[in-house]
Amino acid sequence: MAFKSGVVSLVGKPNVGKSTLVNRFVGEKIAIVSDKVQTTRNRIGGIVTTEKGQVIFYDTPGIHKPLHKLGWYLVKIAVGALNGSDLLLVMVDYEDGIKASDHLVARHVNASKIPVFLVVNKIDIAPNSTRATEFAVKARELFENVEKHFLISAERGDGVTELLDEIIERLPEGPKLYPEDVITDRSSRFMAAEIIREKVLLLTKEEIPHSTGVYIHDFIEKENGVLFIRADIVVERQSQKPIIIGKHGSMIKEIGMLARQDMEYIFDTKVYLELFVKVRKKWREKDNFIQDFANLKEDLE
Ligand SMILES: Nc1nc2c(ncn2[C@@H]2O[C@H](COP(=O)(O)OP(=O)(O)OP(=O)(O)O)[C@@H](O)[C@H]2O)c(=O)[nH]1
Repeated sequence: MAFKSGVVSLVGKPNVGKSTLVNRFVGEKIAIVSDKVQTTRNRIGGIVTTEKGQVIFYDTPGIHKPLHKLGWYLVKIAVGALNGSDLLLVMVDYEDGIKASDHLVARHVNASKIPVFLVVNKIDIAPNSTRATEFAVKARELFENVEKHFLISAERGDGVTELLDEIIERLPEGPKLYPEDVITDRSSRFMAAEIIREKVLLLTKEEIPHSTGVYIHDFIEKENGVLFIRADIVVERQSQKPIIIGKHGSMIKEIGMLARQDMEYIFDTKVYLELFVKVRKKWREKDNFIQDFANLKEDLE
């Protein structure tokens, strides 16, 4: 059978499980996952290659009503990502139900006219498959171009292999666009920044909001193979700085340690990580800061 290839965008409201699903598909941790909304700021190309085909996944930031300027950029990227996709995986959340935010997603998806696979995620919460199917039928009414629906649990992996098979089947015939061992087209620098930001969100819980940005100053591969990374964690308020530093530096040490462990695993080399905390008032309102600190540069070009 002919080899298939194409671009598939994941769309859905914040927190529906898009990053978790891309990570499942790719089998390695590339998109960051947290239980806070709007974790994913960039389009992340996760690339899956099988014998039958190659899929380039775009994990878009959740579509939502923008509350501030950064929010506006996020929606712009999410909507922009739809164009140029061969297929959309539109995700809805069994646990959260159908909300106004799903209607907003539907508006963008329906306007795009791109074929849709509807994915009902978090069915591990459903009491039985009948209830999950009923939910899928209700959700289908929102979207115009649904070809099929799937019931999955991205977290447990239920239904994910079948979904991947059907996605590849649905793609047009085409060549391998990337070598097999490439799992993401994102720069390592970007991944380093996202890993650090993930640890900040993970360890500081609700105290540090999404206003946190990470800026990578140095990303240098030394002759002995050690990767030297120097980065700033950027917060908006002076009061947030001591939270990130922690008592006697305990918090930033922990952030650095966990981030370093993930980086060493992903980059497969020893990492030396230096972290600093900077306060930049209202950086989210200033375009140049947004591009630097939210690592959005490539998406806005
Ligand atoms: N019970 C359950 N929880 C899940 C499942 N998939 C994802 N989650 C949880 O849902 C939350 C959000 O997951 P993410 O993958 O970060 O969601 P996202 O859609 O990428 O979120 P944004 O980047 O904010 O748009 C996390 O706490 C996940 O652990 C699932 O199949 N079942």
